[in-house]
Amino acid sequence: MSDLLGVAVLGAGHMGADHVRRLDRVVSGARVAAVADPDAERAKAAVAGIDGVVVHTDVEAVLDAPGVEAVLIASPGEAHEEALLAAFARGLPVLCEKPMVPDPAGALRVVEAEARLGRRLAQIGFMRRYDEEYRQLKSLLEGGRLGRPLMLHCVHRNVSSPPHFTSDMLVTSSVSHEIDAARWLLGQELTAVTVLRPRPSAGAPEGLLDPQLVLFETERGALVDVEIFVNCGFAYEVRCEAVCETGSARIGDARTMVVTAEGGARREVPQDYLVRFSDAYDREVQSWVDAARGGRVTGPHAWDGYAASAVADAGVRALETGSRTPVDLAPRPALYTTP
Ligand SMILES: NC(=O)c1ccc[n+]([C@@H]2O[C@H](COP(=O)([O-])OP(=O)(O)OC[C@H]3O[C@@H](n4cnc5c(N)ncnc54)[C@H](O)[C@@H]3O)[C@@H](O)[C@H]2O)c1
Ligand SMILES: O[C@H]1[C@H](O)[C@@H](O)[C@H](O)[C@@H](O)[C@H]1O
Repeated sequence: MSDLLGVAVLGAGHMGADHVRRLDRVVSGARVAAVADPDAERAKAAVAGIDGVVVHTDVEAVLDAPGVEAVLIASPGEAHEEALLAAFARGLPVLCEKPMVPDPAGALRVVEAEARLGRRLAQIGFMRRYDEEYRQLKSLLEGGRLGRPLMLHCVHRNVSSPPHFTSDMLVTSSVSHEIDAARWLLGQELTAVTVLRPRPSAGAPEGLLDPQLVLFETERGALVDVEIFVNCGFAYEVRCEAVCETGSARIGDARTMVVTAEGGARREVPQDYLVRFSDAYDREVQSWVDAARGGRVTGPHAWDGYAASAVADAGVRALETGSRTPVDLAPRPALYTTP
């Protein structure tokens, strides 16, 4: 392996372009070797000013380009399965944005393909596991000082959703973060989902069921509620409060600048995930690069990606029917340890 890990980035939209910048300017030990996007102009724009990058519109051929040693997948979720299997076929380590594969059957095919290889190649982009506040909460809960966690109350608000966003995607794309965070924080699988839908906000696009209130049950009797509101119009807000037997702990109250002027004080609030989670993305990608250079794969694994998709799929059915919906999880291959 050369000194710098040569990374092919698939998809050069919001996330892909930001990861290209990160690999080029923030993370050590890696370089952008190639970028592929069916939209050639986007791919070219993402690598403007970076020398020696192969630009492709063929997302599979790019994996065979000279110098490609690892793959970062930032294409839309529906394209992830094909890209993951292509990377596995070449033995390339992968960092795949969430949702790993939105359809649980496709997600399971990815798990089974990796299990057949007998070694991990994929890290899934659940970046909250790399956020300092989430890590503090995880270590507090694991330490047991507050007793057994009983409930998580979560808030997830976006200023606006992209034009292609559907009512299902509030669960499959946005709440996939809370699904993973809850499994990880509590160390338990989520076993059933109920989704309530208030009258949609006047600020939501026509037909979009926004906001929604999602309630998860866990295997050892905890509850997790999530308010998801993707067109709130005022801020990017992500909060989580753990209520335990002898105390509670809350994260996400933006430790940002307070500006005092004109007789009032104003707290600056992030407007999007690229600001709120910038440190987490940096740590996530650095950790992936470090592991890949050492021939290892760490972080959220393909089973975590599959479990999130299976839970979200139950959530989509719960949204449709208005009923409590059990989660159907396939048996976990030995390659993957607990959440
Ligand atoms: N971790 C996070 O917080 C976070 C934030 C935003 C997006 N995401 C995820 O990142 C992924 C991309 O989201 P985005 O917001 O950048 O979307 P986007 O629409 O801005 O960009 C997607 C890009 O992929 C390209 N594309 C389409 N089909 C492709 C294919 N088969 N192969 C390669 N590229 C293809 C499109 O032309 C476009 O340029 C999604 O999985 C999304 O859920 C994660
Ligand atoms: O794809 C994005 C991304 O995952 C963000 O982190 C989340 O806040 C958005 O709701 C979602 O649409």
